[in-house]
Amino acid sequence: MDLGVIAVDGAQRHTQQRGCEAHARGQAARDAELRDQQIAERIPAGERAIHIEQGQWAGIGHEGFPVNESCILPPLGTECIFTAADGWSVGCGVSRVLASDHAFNRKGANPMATPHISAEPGDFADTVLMPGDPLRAKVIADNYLEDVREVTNTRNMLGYTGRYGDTPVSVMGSGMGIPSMSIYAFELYTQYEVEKIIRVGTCGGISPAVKVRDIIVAMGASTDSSVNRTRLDGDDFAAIADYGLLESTVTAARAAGATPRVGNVFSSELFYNPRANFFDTLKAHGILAVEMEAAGLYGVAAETGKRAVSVLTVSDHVVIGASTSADERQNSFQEMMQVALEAAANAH
Ligand SMILES: O=P(O)(O)O[C@H]1O[C@H](CO)[C@@H](O)[C@H]1O
Ligand SMILES: O=c1cc[nH]c(=O)[nH]1
Repeated sequence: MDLGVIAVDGAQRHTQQRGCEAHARGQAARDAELRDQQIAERIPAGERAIHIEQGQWAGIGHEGFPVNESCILPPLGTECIFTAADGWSVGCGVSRVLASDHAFNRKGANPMATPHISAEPGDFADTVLMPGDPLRAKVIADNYLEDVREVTNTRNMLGYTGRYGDTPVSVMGSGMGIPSMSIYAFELYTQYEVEKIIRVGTCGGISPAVKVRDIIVAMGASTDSSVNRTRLDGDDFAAIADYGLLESTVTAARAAGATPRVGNVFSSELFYNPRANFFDTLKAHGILAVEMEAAGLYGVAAETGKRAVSVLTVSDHVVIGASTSADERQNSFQEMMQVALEAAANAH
């Protein structure tokens, strides 16, 4: 679609807010002036940039409009070039983001989408809960969130955004294993301004102190995967949870009457691991449980400067051989979800 450009001076910059409030003074104003200058240099003649603060509506020709099919709310700090909107709603036409040169054109292809996520900018909340199974993501969205909408479905890796109480929360499947989790976590952190990921998964108990249905909070995650060594040029990397998220999760679990086990898990590359004495070795090193994603998630969080924690329910005990019934799995899953959502709402 050919979008005609509204001709305005490229050196002009407007701070737009509902009701058009004045711009901040002092240092903030000087910073803004400098940024204006830098932006102005990048704006083609005849176009205009508008700085949009978080929570503001963007619009042209009228004061503001709600997010709908043909317009979007760009994320915090986005610098946009507004263009006339041939065939769009009156006054609506966010077409380009200077900061990243991504397009914001809902009517055409979505150039902001990543290879694996088809969501628009701003579609994900600050916090994303990630179960391995995308259908579990749908169950969580349907049962625990309000005002839910699907935001991505590429490869059927479903993602949703809604509200838990007053807190915007997203939920999206990670797939199984570190490679899959790493792709989605990286794209969420780097392309969708996601700050916190809470993995909500199942694990197999290893430690004798762990029972089926227990909640485990993975303070650290050992692994046989090479991804974190790759990041550190061959050196060992202690894959750890974000402390604030860990604390919020443990607090939420205790408030729910659970006794969370906090410690080291093992993120295995192989679900069917042929190594002799594999589980015994893990047990001898105090590993609480085995799963397949946490070490990858923590590595991506470290690499991107973001935050992550993994909260897991013990679906079976691989050493003792105990397993849960479908009902028990359902109950412990519900308890874990409550814990993860409360942690998302109260994270500091
Ligand atoms: O229940 P989820 O989150 O998928 O987690 C566990 O279950 C899968 C294996 O069955 C792996 O992804 C493992 O980490
Ligand atoms: O035994 C188990 C159970 C859940 N997830 C795993 O990776 N292993």
